[in-house]
Amino acid sequence: MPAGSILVADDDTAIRTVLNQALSRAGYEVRLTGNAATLWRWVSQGEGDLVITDVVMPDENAFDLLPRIKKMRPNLPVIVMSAQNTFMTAIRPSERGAYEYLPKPFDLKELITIVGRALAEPKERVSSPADDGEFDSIPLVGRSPAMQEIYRVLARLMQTDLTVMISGESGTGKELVARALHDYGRRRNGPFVAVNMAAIPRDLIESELFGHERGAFTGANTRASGRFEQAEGGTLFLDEIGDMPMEAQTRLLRVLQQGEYTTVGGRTPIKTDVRIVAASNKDLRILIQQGLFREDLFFRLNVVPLRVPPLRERIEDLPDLIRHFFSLAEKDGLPPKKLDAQALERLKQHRWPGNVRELENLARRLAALYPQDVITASVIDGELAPPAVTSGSTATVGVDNLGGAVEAYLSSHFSGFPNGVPPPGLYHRILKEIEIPLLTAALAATRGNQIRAADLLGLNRNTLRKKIRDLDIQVYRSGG
Ligand SMILES: Nc1ncnc2c1ncn2[C@@H]1O[C@H](COP(=O)(O)OP(=O)(O)OP(=O)(O)O)[C@@H](O)[C@H]1O
Repeated sequence: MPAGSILVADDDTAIRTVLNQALSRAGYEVRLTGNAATLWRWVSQGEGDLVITDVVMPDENAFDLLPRIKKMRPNLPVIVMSAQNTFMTAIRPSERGAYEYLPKPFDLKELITIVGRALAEPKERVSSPADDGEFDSIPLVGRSPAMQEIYRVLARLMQTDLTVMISGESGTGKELVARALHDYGRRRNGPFVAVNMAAIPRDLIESELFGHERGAFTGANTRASGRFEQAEGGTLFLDEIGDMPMEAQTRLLRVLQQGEYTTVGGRTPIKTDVRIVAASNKDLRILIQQGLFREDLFFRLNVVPLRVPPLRERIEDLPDLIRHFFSLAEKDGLPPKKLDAQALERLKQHRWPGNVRELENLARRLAALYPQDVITASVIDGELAPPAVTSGSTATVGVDNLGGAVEAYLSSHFSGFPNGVPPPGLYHRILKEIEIPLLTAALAATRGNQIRAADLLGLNRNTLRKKIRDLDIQVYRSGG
């Protein structure tokens, strides 16, 4: 008795041969075809326990075929393979009821595992297709293996309400990933509400999130709704969650444990149905060690961890990304732009501390400020030149060298403690000592342009604005 019968459709003979061998060896009965019409005939005749199909076939693509298959046989698991590896090829199969999406080339062992799992699962759990909506927006660009992995996780998460914790440096696209989770998930008809913890004064965060009652604050004479209420039935994106004060963390934990909260100043618990997606560019485990973040909250949030890697770790995405940003600029009425090969090479050599946001801003500047259609390496060199910054002394520190300067500073401060353990409170003191000159330097280098300074620092603009305010940093003004 074979373990099950599998229908394989791919117009590439080599792939059919490989799949045939691997699946037969694993004990399955296999039927092979190179076109959609034959696959459809088999499916409509009730054959096969599982389908493995490529997206592109000579007569019809699998995206068009999938809804028909799922309508006729909702419980037949369909695994979709594709070599295109874009966000859409990953998301669309799940949208249309595919069991799993596999980017080519894939690992045969993994395929066999997925097939086994699909056949073993109770049939009710096999996802059903969502409405037939076409999506024309392509939110996430990039085909690097790292991005493909993200697309696959997103595709799996689409039919769930699981809490997701997105980590990654500033500007890597965490918010965009959170939006994609919402827009392509089953809450897409509900609201998406984003709150950045770093952008709200700490003592107002609780009332911002949970709302407050009349008179809870002197002067405030209204009952204000909180972000939880606004996100009801949808998704609440909590950005820079590491900046959430302890009291607010306790309230959030209660929401995650009990599905209810109270407003500030209120007593009656309010039931809530909100999917939480959190993000952080800090390592929360370090904040836990420092007693700044609740460990129990971390575990509640970290149900599905998703790491968005920095741009320098997926630099192969850069050409797609810059093309995407140039075309967005074109839609805004700016003239079309291209990069010559050397210009592209220069961009690939850059470290991108501000990640995709920095690249996006550069693309906009190039589109807006340079008359020529083709951007050359010398233009890029001018744009990316590390600004020389004069510090208090006569020494000049390029922004690229700041890491070294900070390291030197740290080693001079951390040596000589008994057992190498620094006294309590040192961390904050050092942070302050470093932060003020660092932010001042970045602002001076960009002539007070906070957007560019935030890019240089790899910081969110709102975070920078808040830090400037909190640390009382003097903002450079030309001529002033
Ligand atoms: N893969 C991508 N494809 C297209 N655009 C992207 C991609 N990643 C990021 N972007 C764009 O880059 C900018 C920064 O992304 P986003 O705000 O999502 O980053 P973030 O990680 O949330 O940043 P922060 O931590 O500073 O809040 C946005 O304008 C976003 O649209």
